[in-house]
Amino acid sequence: MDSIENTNPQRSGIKPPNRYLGAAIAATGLHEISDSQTNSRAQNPTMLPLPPQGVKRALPNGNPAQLPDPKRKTLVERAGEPLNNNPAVSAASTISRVGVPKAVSITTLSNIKPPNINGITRNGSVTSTIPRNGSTHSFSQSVGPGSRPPVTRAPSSMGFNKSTRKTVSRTGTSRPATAMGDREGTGAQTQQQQQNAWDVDERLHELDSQFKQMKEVMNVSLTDRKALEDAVDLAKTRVVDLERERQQLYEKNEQLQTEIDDVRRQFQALTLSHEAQQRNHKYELEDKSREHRHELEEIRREFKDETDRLQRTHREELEALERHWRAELEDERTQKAREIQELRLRLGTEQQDLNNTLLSKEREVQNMRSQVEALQGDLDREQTIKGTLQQQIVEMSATNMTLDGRNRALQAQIDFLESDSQQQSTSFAQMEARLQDALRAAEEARQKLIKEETERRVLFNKYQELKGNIRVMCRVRPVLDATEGNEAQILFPDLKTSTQIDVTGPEERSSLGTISRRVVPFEFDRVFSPNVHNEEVFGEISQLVQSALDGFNVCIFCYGQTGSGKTYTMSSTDGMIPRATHMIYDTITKLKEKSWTYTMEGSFVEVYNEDLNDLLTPAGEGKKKLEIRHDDAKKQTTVLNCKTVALDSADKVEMMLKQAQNNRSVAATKANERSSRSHSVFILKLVGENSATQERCEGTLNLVDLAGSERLKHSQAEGGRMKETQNINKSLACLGDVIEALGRGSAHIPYRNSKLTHLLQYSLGGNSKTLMFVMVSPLEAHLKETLTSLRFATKVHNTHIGTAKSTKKLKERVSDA
Ligand SMILES: Nc1ncnc2c1ncn2[C@@H]1O[C@H](COP(=O)(O)OP(=O)(O)OP(=O)(O)O)[C@@H](O)[C@H]1O
Repeated sequence: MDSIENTNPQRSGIKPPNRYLGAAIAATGLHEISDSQTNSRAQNPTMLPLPPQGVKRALPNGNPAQLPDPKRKTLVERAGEPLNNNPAVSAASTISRVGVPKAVSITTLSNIKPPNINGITRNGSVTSTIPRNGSTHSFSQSVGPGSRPPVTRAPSSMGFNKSTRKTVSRTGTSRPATAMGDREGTGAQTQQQQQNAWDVDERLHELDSQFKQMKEVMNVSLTDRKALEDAVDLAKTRVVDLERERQQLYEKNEQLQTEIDDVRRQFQALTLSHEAQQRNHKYELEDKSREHRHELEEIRREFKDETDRLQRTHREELEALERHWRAELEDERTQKAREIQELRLRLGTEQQDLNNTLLSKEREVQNMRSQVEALQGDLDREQTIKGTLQQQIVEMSATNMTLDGRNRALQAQIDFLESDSQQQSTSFAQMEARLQDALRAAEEARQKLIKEETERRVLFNKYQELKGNIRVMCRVRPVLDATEGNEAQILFPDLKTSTQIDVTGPEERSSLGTISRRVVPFEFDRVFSPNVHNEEVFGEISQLVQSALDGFNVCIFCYGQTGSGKTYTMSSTDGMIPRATHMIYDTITKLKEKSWTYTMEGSFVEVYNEDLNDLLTPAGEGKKKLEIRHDDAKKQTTVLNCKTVALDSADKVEMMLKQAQNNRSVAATKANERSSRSHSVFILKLVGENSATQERCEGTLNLVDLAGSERLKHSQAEGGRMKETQNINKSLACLGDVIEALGRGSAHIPYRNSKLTHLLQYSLGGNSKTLMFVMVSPLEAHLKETLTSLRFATKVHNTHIGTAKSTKKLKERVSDA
């Protein structure tokens, strides 16, 4: 045990045994193992070398040999226990102190349990490997192979016996110190010992058997020792393996450390080379920068020289040019001054001429005005006469009736008188004379009435002509509901005469960025605000219907964009067409009294895509192509193959309107779902004959509902719709051209440029009367179309056919947006 501690005290970590532990180990024979270990280490120095420095560092507490095995600790702890508590050690101690054991002592020893001897396992820990074999084994373990051989003990025993005997003989009371003796120590014991002392043979025999037992124990102990040695060898092998592994790990660690050092060295080398490269680059860059600076300086110098040179050249050129242009400018100024002088002179002369013309025109206007006033006076007079005559007619009619009554009475009297006397014959003759007078007076009155009617017609026509043969009226429809959109700003400033309309145009941005809206004023023969009903509108056109009855050709148009109210004005149940026919029926009935009988025929045609369609012939009835025929002598137009309906009752007109409405081409566009894409013309022919005067008159009333006048771009029409729109726009433009040509008094009127104007040839211009309704939508969204329509209507309004008409120039105002 000492040898283990001396060889490697650090590795064992076991405290040095006290003297009791040394004795105990000696008793168990472990010292021999220690010796053998020492020897084998001496023979094999690699067996348990001191750990290398690296490994030492890696292990806990810096002691690589420290074994944390709990069993090893147990051994150490047990080894450190005071031997007084350990029966085996105590026994061994007793033996070593006493020397030769006495028989009693051996017996006692055999009863003592051996200490728990631990072996060393493969992993280096110490474990108990010794099998126990009852108390005998305990004894052998306690004694161990290191104790003196039993052979030598026999004589000792014998000697002991002898000495015992001697002691007994000397003291008589003394005896060997045994446990049993210690326990009993009584007089009976002493007596028994004295008896045994005399029985030597038995005693010897007993000792012999004890010796044999001890020998057996020794043998068993030797076997155990062998097993222990094997275990130790195994442990040693394991330790060697472990040591080798540790060595390998250590070497690997060393190798890794070397590699790390190599990598570190390489890294340092790389860093150094990189720094060197950086330094080189820096120097190179500095060199290049210097070079560039030099080059830049040179270029700058060159550029400055070149700029100075160019500037000098340019300055010289500029001065030369300036001199040249100054000279030219001077020449031109002189020339222009001369021209201005000449122009001023010419302007003065022209102004003089114009002033003269203006004066003559003013004189003409003055004359015209006085003519108009004279005519107005005539008309007033005639109207008074007409009133008087009408009064007279009424009176005459009453007289007539009275005369009729009287006549009947006289006839009765005649009958009476004929049957009676001479007196009766006389009174009959008187009455006859009076009757003749009355009849003569009645005839005179009738003749006067007819004459008056003829005069009225002439005066009425004159009156119509004074109003103008082309009249333009404007009608603004109301907003139908809130969903239609914002209402435009439309004002009716002239409430007295209702002839003006002011439309606030869309927002306009000036070049300075200010936004403003222009108020555009228009003036027409009559302006109808949204709250005016069809009845009032008809009141204005009824005179034209009368003209048609009087034998004139009359044309009433409705012009305007889709949805502005054309159809509503013209063909709705209380529109112009039904009202006109009703008025005609009423008038015809009245005129019968004046010997006038009338026939009335109606037809309804449509101009669609420059084709003429009969609206009174249903689609399935094989329509024939319509042809326009003009009678230049009568100034009448006939449409061949067109159905004509004799209008002898008011119901027929309504039926006709319905039929025409169904046959009319109506298609949808994005501007209005129910948009009329064609012009419809209601033609009413009126032929009157006076049986009294044998007069005959033939007039035509054309009521035209034009197609929507909206621009092509706005209506967003496509394909077929686009063609329709183009044709509509073309025919409306032709209508404008015809009216303009009539206004100019042009020799050629382009009636034939469109189907519509061709059809209405005798109702436009000449002796005919034209009324155009320009229909206006009240919506802000339709403002542009509204302005376009009103401008077109203004052009028509400024056209004078037949009679002179004063025109006013209206000024536009600007209002803030
Ligand atoms: N003065 C009015 N009072 C009340 N409603 C009106 C008036 N004018 C037009 N309307 C209504 O406005 C709508 C459009 O009118 P209308 O169909 O007559 O327009 P339009 O110009 O003839 O259109 P299009 O010719 O394209 O068919 C209709 O519903 C009509 O009843």
